[in-house]
Amino acid sequence: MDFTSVPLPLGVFTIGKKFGFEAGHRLPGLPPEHKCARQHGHSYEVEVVLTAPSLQEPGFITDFDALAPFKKFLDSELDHHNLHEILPFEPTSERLAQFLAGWFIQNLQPTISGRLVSVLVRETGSSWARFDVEGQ
Ligand SMILES: Nc1nc2c(c(=O)[nH]1)N=C([C@H](O)[C@H](O)COP(=O)(O)OP(=O)(O)OP(=O)(O)O)CN2
Ligand SMILES: [Zn+2]
Repeated sequence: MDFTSVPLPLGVFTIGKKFGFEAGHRLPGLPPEHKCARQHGHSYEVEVVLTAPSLQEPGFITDFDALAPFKKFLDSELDHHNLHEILPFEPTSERLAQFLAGWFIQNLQPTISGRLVSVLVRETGSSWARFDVEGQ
């Protein structure tokens, strides 16, 4: 079969990459009887999603490897920390996703092609929060 005859549709490209870190937290803003007001820990999963209307050679939005500084940031600053002790906000998944999007936009976005669309933070197998970036 001649695959050169397959039409390439118009559209946008999207990639995602997952990262992980282990951390403890509590949510002191919750009533004391709430289980999450107590100190506990999560194996956090973080997924960043990037989009672009066109590709860079050899056909990437951006090389997954170019996202390594984000992993380095998670490993050096958040991994095996108590999040409520180091972050200037109540460390819910929602606020963490917004914060990580902000760090990515400030520190990594200028050095890569593609635009950050969202950051998803998973605390447990059944719960997650996503921050969708607007206005870039
Ligand atoms: N909207 C949010 N709700 C809750 C958050 C959060 O970040 N955003 N965080 C917590 C706790 O930190 C913790 O993650 C508990 O989550 P939960 O899904 O309740 O965890 P469990 O494993 O205990 O859930 P079960 O499915 O009931 O076993 C709480 N809420
Ligand atoms: Zn928790």
